[in-house]
Amino acid sequence: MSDLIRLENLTVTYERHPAVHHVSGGFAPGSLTAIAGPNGAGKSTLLKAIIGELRPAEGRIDRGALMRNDFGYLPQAADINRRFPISVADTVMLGAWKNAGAFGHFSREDAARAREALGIVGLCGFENRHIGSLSAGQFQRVLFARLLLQDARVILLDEPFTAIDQRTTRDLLELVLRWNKEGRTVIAVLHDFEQVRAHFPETLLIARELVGWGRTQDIMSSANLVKARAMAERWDDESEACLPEGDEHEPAAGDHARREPVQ
Ligand SMILES: Nc1ncnc2c1ncn2[C@@H]1O[C@H](COP(=O)(O)OP(=O)(O)OP(=O)(O)O)[C@@H](O)[C@H]1O
Repeated sequence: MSDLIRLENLTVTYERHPAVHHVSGGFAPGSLTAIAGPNGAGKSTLLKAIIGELRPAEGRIDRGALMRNDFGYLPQAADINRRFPISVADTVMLGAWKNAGAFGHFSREDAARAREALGIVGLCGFENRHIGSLSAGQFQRVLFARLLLQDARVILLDEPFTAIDQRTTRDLLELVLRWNKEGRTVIAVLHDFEQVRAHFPETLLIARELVGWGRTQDIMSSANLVKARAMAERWDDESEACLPEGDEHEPAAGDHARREPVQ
């Protein structure tokens, strides 16, 4: 079966410094893949490139017929501003934005689906709470409810269980597995290797360059993990990407990686 998303010699840079370097491979339709690697290995950068938030400095990402609406993305908690004055219900409803009318109105069906999604993540009765008043675990449940409403074909999760208690992790992991059983393609950045080995059939192990990508039992070997750590220790943060001639990007002041929207 051909890949749903293909990375071809993908390099993503921040001001010419490569965070992801020469990565090639593919995500099969309906696959469940963990992205693992040391801190600073380029895992979040890779997800941002896949959803089109960052543009490749070299190589390409082939998303086939997938459109921006087909991707559901949960950023790292640290990237989300919870001081924005918005209720739990409205946050979940944002998952249905593609159904909203011209003036941003949502249908009754979407409102009902939002309530149902909050029930599924165990947050009935939280509709009117301000998101800033929630615990980290409760807020993560809200974001999962939003993903439920979004009903995306491809779901990208960046450290979805970091700083979350065991019970919440178990509940949300069940949802992830359910999404995959429904045929969705799920890609999750994870730091818990036990969890990766227990639940994720495929792993992409990265240390800016690819260490391995394939069946978890093959990729998460001690030899590969040692190799990833050694590659991380050898990093020179000042080294520049080896971009082909004429393809170099002169960043404007304040510009980090190149950004582009997916179609
Ligand atoms: N906006 C940015 N501007 C400049 N450099 C950045 C930016 N975001 C990330 N980087 C750098 O790119 C490299 C990869 O970062 P990234 O966040 O993708 O790693 P990660 O594997 O997700 O790390 P972690 O496990 O610590 O979350 C790091 O050296 C990081 O400092």
